[in-house]
Amino acid sequence: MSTKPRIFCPGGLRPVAVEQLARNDSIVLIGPPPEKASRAEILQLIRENQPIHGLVGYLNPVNDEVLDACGPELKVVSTPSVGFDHISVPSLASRSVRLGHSPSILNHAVAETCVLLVLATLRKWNGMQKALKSGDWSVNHIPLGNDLRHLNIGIIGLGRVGLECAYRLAPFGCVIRYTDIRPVPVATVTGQGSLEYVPGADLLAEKSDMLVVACDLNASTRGMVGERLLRKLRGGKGGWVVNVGRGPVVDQDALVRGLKEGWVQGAGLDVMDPEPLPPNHELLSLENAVLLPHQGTATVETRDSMALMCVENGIKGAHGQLMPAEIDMARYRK
Ligand SMILES: O=CC(=O)O
Repeated sequence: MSTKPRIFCPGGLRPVAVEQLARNDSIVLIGPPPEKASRAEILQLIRENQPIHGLVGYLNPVNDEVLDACGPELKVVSTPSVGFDHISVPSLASRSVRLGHSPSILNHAVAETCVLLVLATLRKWNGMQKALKSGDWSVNHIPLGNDLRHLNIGIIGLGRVGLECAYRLAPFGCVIRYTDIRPVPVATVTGQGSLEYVPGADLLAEKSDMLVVACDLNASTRGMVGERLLRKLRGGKGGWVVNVGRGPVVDQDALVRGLKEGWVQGAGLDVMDPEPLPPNHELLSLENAVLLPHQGTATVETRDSMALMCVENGIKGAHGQLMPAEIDMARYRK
């Protein structure tokens, strides 16, 4: 039996990364494109190819069922995403399976998506499209938006992505504040003004016209942006929310109520709950909600870089070497 590690790569990974994977010193098994096989079929294929030492690519969720299918020799799971809330980390930890992800290289792409959503939300993108398509361009038919200049923006989570959002929004002339577990050691943003730390999301909402959610999903951020916070925005006159973090950080039912009743003026969401959002979901029918299908990183350059980092992590992990971006599993072990 060969001593080369066996890597299973679910279909759908960017071709440049699959080529890279094929060049490494492992036995590589490429799964069918995700739209061509059911999860049960993919799991069966994995089982038939045991032992698997590396699971490299995107599969959602990665839980005990997947880990069992890979078999007891699994050494590494590597995902082409920064987030790993689709992966059962305690299950990996209890089996001493390492986890790689793809942080940092996507920050600018998500921050660009944030700017897109901020502007589209403020300028009432859906209403504009409706007027455009109706052929009635008369003044009374076109919805007026709001200036981004001078807007008070509160960023929830000044991590790698949040900071890049701040860098890009500050030059528009907005006032940027943020909250996080603790102040982040950055004082100014591109010389456009200070970046003020505010202790706690409640106080941040009081000082903000718009909240930008850029944090990850964990027990303390789940549902953090609910009705109480949303009602505080813009001095109670109906503010805006943009979410490029994770859907469940925002209480979506409260947001929908706010958008319908007017105590939230508009929302720009790249992430929702659940995903994919069912096509008949109420959010999709609201003119004041600008929605994207969780594609903040969807550029050729960024997706290629993420996939290459995923492969690099997977190869290194399968060979028992140092991985470029490994999650510290110590805090997940029981
Ligand atoms: O949401 C995107 C990611 O986690 O990479």
